[in-house]
Amino acid sequence: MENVLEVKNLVVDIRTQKGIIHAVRDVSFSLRQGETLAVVGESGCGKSMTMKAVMQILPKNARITDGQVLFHGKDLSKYSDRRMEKLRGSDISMIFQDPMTSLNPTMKIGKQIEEVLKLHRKEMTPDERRKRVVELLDLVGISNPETRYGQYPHQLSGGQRQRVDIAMALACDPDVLIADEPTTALDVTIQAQILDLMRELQKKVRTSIIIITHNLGVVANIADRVAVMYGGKIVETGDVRDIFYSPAHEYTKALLDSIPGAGDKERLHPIPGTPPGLMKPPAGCPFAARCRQTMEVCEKFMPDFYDQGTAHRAACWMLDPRAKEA
Ligand SMILES: Nc1ncnc2c1ncn2[C@@H]1O[C@H](COP(=O)(O)OP(=O)(O)OP(=O)(O)O)[C@@H](O)[C@H]1O
Repeated sequence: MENVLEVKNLVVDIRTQKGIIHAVRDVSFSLRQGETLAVVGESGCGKSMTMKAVMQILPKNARITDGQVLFHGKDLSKYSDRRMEKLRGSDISMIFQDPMTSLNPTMKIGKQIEEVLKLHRKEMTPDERRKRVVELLDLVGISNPETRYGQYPHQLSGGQRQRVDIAMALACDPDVLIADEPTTALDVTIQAQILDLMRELQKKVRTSIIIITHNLGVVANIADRVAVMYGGKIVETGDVRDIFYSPAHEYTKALLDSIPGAGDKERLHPIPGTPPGLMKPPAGCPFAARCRQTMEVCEKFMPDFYDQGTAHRAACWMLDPRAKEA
């Protein structure tokens, strides 16, 4: 299957007054046509920075210092700002954590979605645009789309605003939709509804989806593949079943243990400690300081990836055949 997006050895550094934060450290992954990839990991492990680098919307003090972001084989880091502007919102769209910040409170929601079409689909007539907006509102499960078209964001509930945000992102039928924690600002019932919606959309549109979340639990029913990130690195990737039924990295195992209702249902096992600071990231495995199985080598050297199956690999010294002999 064709790779729509391929990120190769991506490195992103952030300059701050105190020093350089190594937010993304040699990250590689690919996204195939029509699949949903979940990027999972605790707060501060580099998920958002990776996606902002893909979209070329890094903050001013951050930059890609190495690696490539290939979209249909073309390196986006070489694109001019203008070319990127054309691509964003049209070929690659992103949904942000809080729809209240991405929607304009002074503009009717229908008009806001039309703006995206005006910008990227210049050939459309006003009538066609209006028709498309009503269609999109309907697609994302907004009832009475004709009426909703003329309403302002504050007249909608949080869940409906999130749906409008998704409609806006899908307006131009993008090849890739990146959803950065689409659920955090919402209550649990709405979270479930939005994830259901994403799942339905998967069937209706041919868009490939990347979901970024700190909650491994929410991706079980929606992701095809999972990339687990920790300390600015991807530490394990695999099909969703591999990750849930035969996790290989100790961090993935710890994340699974911390999901409410998983395994030993009576007790939650939060991961003790906190992720490493990325100003001076550890030389070895970033999880070594919190790992239940740490060996001396873990703290000194970063392990390579060990294949666990066809598309399942993890970077953990425990997987080295020599570890079993010790
Ligand atoms: N604008 C910024 N200036 C300086 N440092 C930043 C900035 N944004 C993020 N960072 C730092 O970069 C690192 C990676 O952050 P990033 O937001 O990518 O993590 P994340 O995994 O997406 O976390 P979250 O789930 O909280 O968004 C963190 O150490 C964070 O503190």
